Amino acid sequence: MRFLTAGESHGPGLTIIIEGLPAGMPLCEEDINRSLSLRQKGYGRGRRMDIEKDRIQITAGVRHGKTLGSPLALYIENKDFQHWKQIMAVEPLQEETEIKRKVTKPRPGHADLSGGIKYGHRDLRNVLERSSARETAARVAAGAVARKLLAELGISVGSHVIEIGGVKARQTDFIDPIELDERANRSPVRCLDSEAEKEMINAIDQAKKSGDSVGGIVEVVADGMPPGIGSYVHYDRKLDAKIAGAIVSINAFKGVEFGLGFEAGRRKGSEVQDEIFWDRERGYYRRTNRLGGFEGGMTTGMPIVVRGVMKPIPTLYRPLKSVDIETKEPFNASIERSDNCAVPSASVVCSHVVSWELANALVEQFYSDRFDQLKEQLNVYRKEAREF
Ligand SMILES: Cc1cc2nc3c(=O)[nH]c(=O)nc-3n(C[C@H](O)[C@H](O)[C@H](O)COP(=O)(O)O)c2cc1C
Ligand SMILES: C=C(O[C@@H]1CC(C(=O)O)=C[C@@H](OP(=O)(O)O)[C@H]1O)C(=O)O
Repeated sequence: MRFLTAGESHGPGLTIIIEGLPAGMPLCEEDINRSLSLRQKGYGRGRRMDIEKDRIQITAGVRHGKTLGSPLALYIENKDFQHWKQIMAVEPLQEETEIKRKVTKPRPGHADLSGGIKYGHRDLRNVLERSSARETAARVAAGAVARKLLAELGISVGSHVIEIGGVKARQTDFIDPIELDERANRSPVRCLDSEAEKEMINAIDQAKKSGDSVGGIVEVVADGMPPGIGSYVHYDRKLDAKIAGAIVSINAFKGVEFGLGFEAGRRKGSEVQDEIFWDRERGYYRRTNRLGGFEGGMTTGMPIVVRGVMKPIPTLYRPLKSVDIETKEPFNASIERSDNCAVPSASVVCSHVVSWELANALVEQFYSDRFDQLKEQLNVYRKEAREF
């Protein structure tokens, strides 16, 4: 499968086209809308989220609640476009209006300066409109479709926030990803530890008060993937690598770890590998999951545990130094509105990009023109893996 997204942050809307979905998979707009609305929530979001009410329109690829096997086309309207119609107009503007509205002050931590240099945009709005994390709404829509496919195959994916602004949540023992997600959804910061939740909220408030921002760490957990999904034979077919790439492709994400992650580098080998056991009921299994569900670029059949780190939001009320690209004069970059912390929201994005990679790996590995046949093959494969 593959998907493309298009759309500027303050343009009319976001378009998503997904190709390669099996035919006959149940899908309706509500399956996607729930994910879209979860992504908009979270303590620390700015005023833009009061304007947007993300809803999906499926405009192709589904009929009577089932996928057709044809490309799936999705659309999300940007409500804020109403306020940007002239600035975002497709038709040329009068020259004097154009000059007045040019963005020439690159914001540190954004794509503004490098993107301007790359494409030759002297008006940096041409960069920031597309580099905005508004695009993550489109990625969540594609991920929600993947999540539906996984759910139909008995695979669940959930996420929660484990750190914000240096405040760490107490470690939770493994719980079912659906329950994990439900519990996270009840918290304003998507954190399962109620003590840490209060401190995280406080950290966000304190940062906001001083014109600053905070980042954090999110964890995604997936359960139900059979072993041997992905590949060890080519670097670009390794599923853990694809997941790592998907997480770092989310705006402001700077690192990824699986299982023990960076801690593995501090331990002895015997304290890192997951020993192999077998019994008649379960087949092969592990008593530990330090490697987070991956060996050799393939799933082990254990839950997948992946964490991503998000840097603090770069646009600050406390101005940062930058240089105007027209005058070359220094200035202090200041703002009108911004999120102050988007870690809870980004945890929803993370679970959806991981869902996409898992679903894609299954669709690539098994015959997948027809959803009923994909399901059947997976059941046969699961049985074979148990009896191997
Ligand atoms: C859900 C989400 C919301 C975000 N909101 C903002 C925001 O309001 N203001 C801002 O400056 N950056 C925001 N960011 C981060 C920027 O989009 C990101 O830092 C920027 O595009 C540069 O990309 P990079 O940090 O990956 O290098 C957000 C990121 C995510 C995932
Ligand atoms: C629109 C979304 O996030 C936006 C991401 C973003 C950025 O610079 O990345 C900046 C803000 O947009 P604006 O400049 O319009 O206030 C966020 O609101 C969204 O998540 O849907």
